[in-house]
Amino acid sequence: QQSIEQQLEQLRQQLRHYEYQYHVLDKPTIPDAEYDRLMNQLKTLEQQYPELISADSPTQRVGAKPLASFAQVRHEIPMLSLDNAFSDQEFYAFVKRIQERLGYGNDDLTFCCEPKLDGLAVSILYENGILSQGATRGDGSTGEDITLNIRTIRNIPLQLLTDNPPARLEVRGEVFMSQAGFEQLNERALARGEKTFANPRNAAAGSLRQLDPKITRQRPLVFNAYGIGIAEGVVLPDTHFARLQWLKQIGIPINQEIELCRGTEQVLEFYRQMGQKRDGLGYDIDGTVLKINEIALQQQLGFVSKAPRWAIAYKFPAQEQLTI
Ligand SMILES: Cc1ccc2cc(C(N)=O)cc(O)c2n1
Repeated sequence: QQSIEQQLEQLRQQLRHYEYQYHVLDKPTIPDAEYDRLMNQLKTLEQQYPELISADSPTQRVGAKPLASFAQVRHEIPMLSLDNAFSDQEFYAFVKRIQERLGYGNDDLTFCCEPKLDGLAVSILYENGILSQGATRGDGSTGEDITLNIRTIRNIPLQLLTDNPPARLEVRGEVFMSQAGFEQLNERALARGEKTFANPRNAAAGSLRQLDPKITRQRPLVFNAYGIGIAEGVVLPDTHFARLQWLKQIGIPINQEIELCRGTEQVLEFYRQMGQKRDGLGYDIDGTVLKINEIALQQQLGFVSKAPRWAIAYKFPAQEQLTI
């Protein structure tokens, strides 16, 4: 006969596994009804033994009561913005500057290429594998503590899926809203006579800045990681692409369109393909983010003023916004 603690821990591990399959691998292994049954079983057991509730239990996604205001968070490593390119010529010039700086002649450079999600940048800190803080980017040096709201986003794990978690790991990424989720939210708001949002990005920003996590919890927010800030007690892979794959393995969702491209022409092919895919993705993107893949080269290139020399956002032409 299992002890209560063992029953609780088993239910929690099972739910974390199913959440990972559903939200990170996009391959649900059980029907939603079975997931809900297990979650209700855990909630019931925790209500019988409240002293055994742990903050990282899958039931603990919604904070108790609304905050009066947000505390400030100082980013130990600044969260930077990206330089932009608006044409192939500007991208070629970006590559040329890098080749000259690295003394690479015309050798091919490998880029990690991804869609540029049109949402809100956030920083999520895990201490010994447990989610301990969530913050907005703010001005890059100081952001707002939105931990309670971050915890309500279903595809952000409250605990990393690894037996030996880093002492401290800061995951950076974008919180966004799908177009379908945005439409449903506005319909619901209209029906309730509440204010509607102009676009998914504003809806995501407004939802994250809610002082009441119970409201944030009802919003269809999604997180995709795009980088790592603080990393202590772990040796990270030596390329950006491998680091993103590592994040995925420990339970952090990354975007499914990310690709490695070797050489400028492959990168521009990725840019054009993303331009073709744009309307069918189901979420807004405003371009692509193209990063030198080798971390050693990123470190050699460094940053200029607020933006990395090793990355560029190649944007799409502004889309004519349908006036509804
Ligand atoms: C360094 C950096 C800064 C902002 C970013 C923003 C996005 C994005 N909006 O998808 C993706 C990235 O890889 C980023 N990377």
